[in-house]
Amino acid sequence: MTLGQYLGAYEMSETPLAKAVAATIGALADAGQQLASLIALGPLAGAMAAKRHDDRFGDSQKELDFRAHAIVIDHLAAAPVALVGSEEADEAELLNADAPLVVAIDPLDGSSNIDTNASVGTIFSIYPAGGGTAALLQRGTQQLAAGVIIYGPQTGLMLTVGDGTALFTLDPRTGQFSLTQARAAIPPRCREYAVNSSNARHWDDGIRRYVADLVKGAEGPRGTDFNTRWVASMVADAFRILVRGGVYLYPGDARPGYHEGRLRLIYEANPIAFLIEQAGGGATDGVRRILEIEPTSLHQRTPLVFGSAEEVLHLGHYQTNAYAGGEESPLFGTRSLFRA
Ligand SMILES: O=P(O)(O)OC[C@H]1O[C@](O)(COP(=O)(O)O)[C@@H](O)[C@@H]1O
Ligand SMILES: [Mg+2]
Ligand SMILES: [Mg+2]
Repeated sequence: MTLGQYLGAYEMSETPLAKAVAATIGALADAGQQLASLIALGPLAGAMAAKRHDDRFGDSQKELDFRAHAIVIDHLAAAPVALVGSEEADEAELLNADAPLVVAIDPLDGSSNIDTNASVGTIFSIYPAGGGTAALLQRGTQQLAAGVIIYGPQTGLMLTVGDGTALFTLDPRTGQFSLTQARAAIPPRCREYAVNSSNARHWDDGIRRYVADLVKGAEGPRGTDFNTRWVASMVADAFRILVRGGVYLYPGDARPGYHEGRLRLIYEANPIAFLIEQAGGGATDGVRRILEIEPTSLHQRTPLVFGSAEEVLHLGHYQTNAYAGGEESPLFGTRSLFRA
């Protein structure tokens, strides 16, 4: 089944807004195809990893970030989209004022990997329009659809319209995204975790104890060995977790600017959380369900934990109940106690 056929079936069974959602997903898939071709050229396309400037958060914008933003905006301008909130623009951009939808987007996630030939991706989220730019500050539970287009050995699309998470693969022979897994199902338990351990000295006590117990493996309180898998590209870690389970965490830490972690609530955490929940997994900030967090600004950050449902819950116990592998530790148990 092609993406077009899948969206056709969705349109017929859903609300009037579904037609607009389907058209917008189609436009994003077209943008993704164009980006996939550009990324596949690698250095032949020029210096895509070249730094354009440092943004307001100290992250640098690469040439490919800039090109990716331009490509998605071009495609969304021809879709029923009123506003776009992008990682690559300080303010929301107005496209078609009376259109029924708004889109939040990270045009290119994992841009530190551009010149290493590792996977990167486009993360998007679609909401109903209304109330001007406030429409971009709806809770994640209000998402109509969310997806990630991943540019790796294969170009893939992880998509949810609120009825499971489907995986598509771009067939370069036909130029079509084809359905390759109708319903991703994340196993509730796992033995793989993804975290940037070089930040361990900056973590709060709950995260430190949680990861320490994973590392103790079969000899520790978990009684089993865990493996680390960290691509440093959330879209690639998310794809792996959708396919075979695992847990990803980017917690808040004590570095300046990282108290709420690195990832952005509106165009990174919410769409990932929707995709993961629709595949049976969990997504929290360590304590709260991501999809229920009330957004306050377009670029706000949030700590993010997602993946196998039982593992995400288990981590939460270290944050809230002072769980320390069976030992109670009231002093270190309260997440807020050790967060700035
Ligand atoms: O380099 P760090 O701090 O470990 O961050 C890696 C994480 O940051 C991200 O690259 C997101 O940041 P960008 O949107 O700037 O690429 C994630 O994809 C990845 O998991
Ligand atoms: Mg990103
Ligand atoms: Mg980005």
